[in-house]
Amino acid sequence: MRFGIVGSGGVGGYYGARLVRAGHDVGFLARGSHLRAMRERGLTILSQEGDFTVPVRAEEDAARLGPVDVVVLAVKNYDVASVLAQVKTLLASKEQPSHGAPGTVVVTLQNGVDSPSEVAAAVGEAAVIGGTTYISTAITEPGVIRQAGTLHRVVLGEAFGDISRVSPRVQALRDVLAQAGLNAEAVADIRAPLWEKLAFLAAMSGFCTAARSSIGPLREVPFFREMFREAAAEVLRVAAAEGVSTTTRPDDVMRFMEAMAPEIRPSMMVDFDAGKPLEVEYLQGTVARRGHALGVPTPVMSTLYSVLMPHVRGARQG
Ligand SMILES: NC(=O)C1=CN([C@@H]2O[C@H](COP(=O)(O)OP(=O)(O)OC[C@H]3O[C@@H](n4cnc5c(N)ncnc54)[C@H](OP(=O)(O)O)[C@@H]3O)[C@@H](O)[C@H]2O)C=CC1
Ligand SMILES: CC(C)(CO)C(=O)C(=O)O
Repeated sequence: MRFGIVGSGGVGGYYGARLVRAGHDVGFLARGSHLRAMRERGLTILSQEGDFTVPVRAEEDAARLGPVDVVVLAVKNYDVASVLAQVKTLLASKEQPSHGAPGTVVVTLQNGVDSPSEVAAAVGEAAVIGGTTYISTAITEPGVIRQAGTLHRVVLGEAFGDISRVSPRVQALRDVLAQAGLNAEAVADIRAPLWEKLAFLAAMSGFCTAARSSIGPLREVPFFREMFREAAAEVLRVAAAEGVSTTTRPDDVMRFMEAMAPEIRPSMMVDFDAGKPLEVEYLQGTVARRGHALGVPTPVMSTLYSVLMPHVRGARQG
């Protein structure tokens, strides 16, 4: 299968490198010093599960990557709009699918719940598969991505059309990822997994970034656990008010957080420490704004939102 990775950072670089290692044809869209390093030295993954380097085909212009079967969209939420023209270029290289039929698809891997709709508005609903991933990865130097811990998990599902059953194209993609050694799951409807991830991540990234702490020291604080549980419950209540029926409960989110390696820092905190813009609007902001609009109180999430907002543009932009 031919993959085009749009955004070759922590998430896109890690999964793209794993697919290269499994023998797939993968083209990477990248830029700057990371692009140069990838071209000169390949892409290196540092992981407790084993370090490896793969030679890669990396470009700054999508026109040089296609045609592809699957576009993996792995830029930050705030960069999605600016790469849509590149995504369209990749899609234009093949005939467009109808729902459930094979063809070039775009898999969105952004945190938050709105990326599938944002992408669909530009390329059409039929081309979009929604996804979410649990992993902790970051670029540590150009051409090098480090994974913290060993967790990786990808959940894929339709975001539009028939969401009553797992579609054949989602199942096929899951199978390809699984054959490549990746932990991948196929679901009928991606909306619940997106909100369930948000319940965990909006709380985790909000508290860790606000406290400037990885999860280990924070969860030693008894009152933190109570606040974390309530933050997750707020998100799940907003999801319910939106009509999305989740099966995860606040206690499940708590258990997942408790099981994380203590050194894990959410990607928002990695960005904060690097002085980069933060995805606050897409995580805590989504919950606070939608809760407000739907009459669902979100005091914990709204507090985190307001505390983080002064840093949303990152240190580089003041
Ligand atoms: N990292 C993690 O552990 C996890 C992240 N996520 C989610 O995945 C998404 C991606 O995050 P992550 O991988 O951490 O992000 P990164 O910042 O590590 O990677 C994104 C990459 O895309 C590049 N990029 C952006 N715009 C362009 C462009 N126009 N042309 C070429 N390259 C471009 C960036 O380059 P540049 O640096 O120059 O801007 C960067 O290298 C986010 O929504 C995040 O919340 C989900 C689960 C875990
Ligand atoms: C918390 C973590 C690392 C877990 O998957 C994550 O998803 C993120 O920071 O974006």
